[in-house]
Amino acid sequence: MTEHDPTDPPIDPRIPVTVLTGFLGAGKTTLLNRLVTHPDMAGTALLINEFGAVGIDHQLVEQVGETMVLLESGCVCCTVRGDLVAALETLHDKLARRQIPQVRRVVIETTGLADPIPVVWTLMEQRYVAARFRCDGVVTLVDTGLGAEQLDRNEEARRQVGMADRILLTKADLADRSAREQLDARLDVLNPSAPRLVVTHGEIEPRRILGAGLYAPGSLPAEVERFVAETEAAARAGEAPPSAHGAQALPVSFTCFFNHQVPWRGFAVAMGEILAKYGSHLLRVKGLMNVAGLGAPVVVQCVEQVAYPPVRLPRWPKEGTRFDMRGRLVFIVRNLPEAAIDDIRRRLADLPGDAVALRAAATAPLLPTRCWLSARMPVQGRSSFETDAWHINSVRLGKGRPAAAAS
Ligand SMILES: Nc1nc2c(ncn2[C@@H]2O[C@H](COP(=O)(O)OP(=O)(O)OP(=O)(O)O)[C@@H](O)[C@H]2O)c(=O)[nH]1
Repeated sequence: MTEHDPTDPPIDPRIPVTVLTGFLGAGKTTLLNRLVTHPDMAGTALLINEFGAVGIDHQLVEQVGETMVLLESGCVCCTVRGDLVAALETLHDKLARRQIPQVRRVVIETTGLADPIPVVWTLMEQRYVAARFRCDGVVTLVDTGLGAEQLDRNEEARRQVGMADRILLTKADLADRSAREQLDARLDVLNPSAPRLVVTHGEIEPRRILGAGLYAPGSLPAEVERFVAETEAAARAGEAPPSAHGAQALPVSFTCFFNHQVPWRGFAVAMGEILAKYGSHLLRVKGLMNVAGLGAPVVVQCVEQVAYPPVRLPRWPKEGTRFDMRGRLVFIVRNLPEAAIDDIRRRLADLPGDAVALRAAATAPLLPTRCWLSARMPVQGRSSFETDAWHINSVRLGKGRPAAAAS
């Protein structure tokens, strides 16, 4: 053990907070799922925030610890001064009362549409929070293949990149070299100084992104400096911080419920047609489906026109005291006319049977959901289920799990 030198600066007793951000579907939940199994994550509290009336993300993050505190909220950047502060107050209160074991670090996963500036501002300037927590870094995930276009089209994505201390380039396995070059050209302008790390399927050592004491105000790109100044001015005037959502059409979220089991191939083909027709307006689609012939739910995920391989959960999540086995699909869309939303609802309410669907698929070789039709649906780990938007999930407080569990 090294001796503490009395001339060293005093050790900061505040709990470090890492803000994990990235545009819709960039891979934040995937990364968190990998991180929480790592021994270095012991004593980390997770705050998860979702966009949309029906939360899905927190069902996909493995609940590894015993303690979970639920806090109501909407989108983090729009309600930040209320709910984020309340979330951190609750966490601190529970720690002070010893209702939960010691927390060494907090990780906040923002929604894919969150503007991180008000989040960082709250951590640094809100009196209660700043006295107990300190911002330890902003880690921004960017989809290597879709990133360049997302940055061109979405102010939220640009702010997320502009605030980053580390940029994690995800899904490099799906992107070609020209996509990476186009993305690098955008990142060179938006945030040339943040190191870029390639991460595939969330695989990265926690020490490369957490606890690094990264956050360095003053070194922000000029455009971001302006956003920060606006946020400060609004906060001083007692107004809600101006978020990136003000700069362009607000994304809209709607949910389709399925009261009965769905035929998988019929559903896959209908979704493929929806993605092909409306993909450029579909920022994100994700949900749980009750598929005919399966006793467990299937997680489906799409980002724009890309449909990811479906994943089978081992069992239905609990809602309150009962199991709600209704399928549900959350759409987050931008600039999609009402008529198109009606069309999507209609197609999903009237799914073709499997035989009809397979015939349709045979004449549509470019269907984005082709991978769904031949999916083996691997089983994912355990999941948790709650309906509120905010979660504090204390990860593996106490003893660490053996490293082998991470693989
Ligand atoms: N091929 C590939 N797929 C990935 C990778 N990382 C994530 N994915 C998939 O991308 C999809 C979206 O990933 P998520 O982790 O849910 O993304 P997110 O950022 O949490 O999404 P939102 O919460 O909607 O913002 C999922 O189907 C993941 O399995 C990767 O490195 N390679």
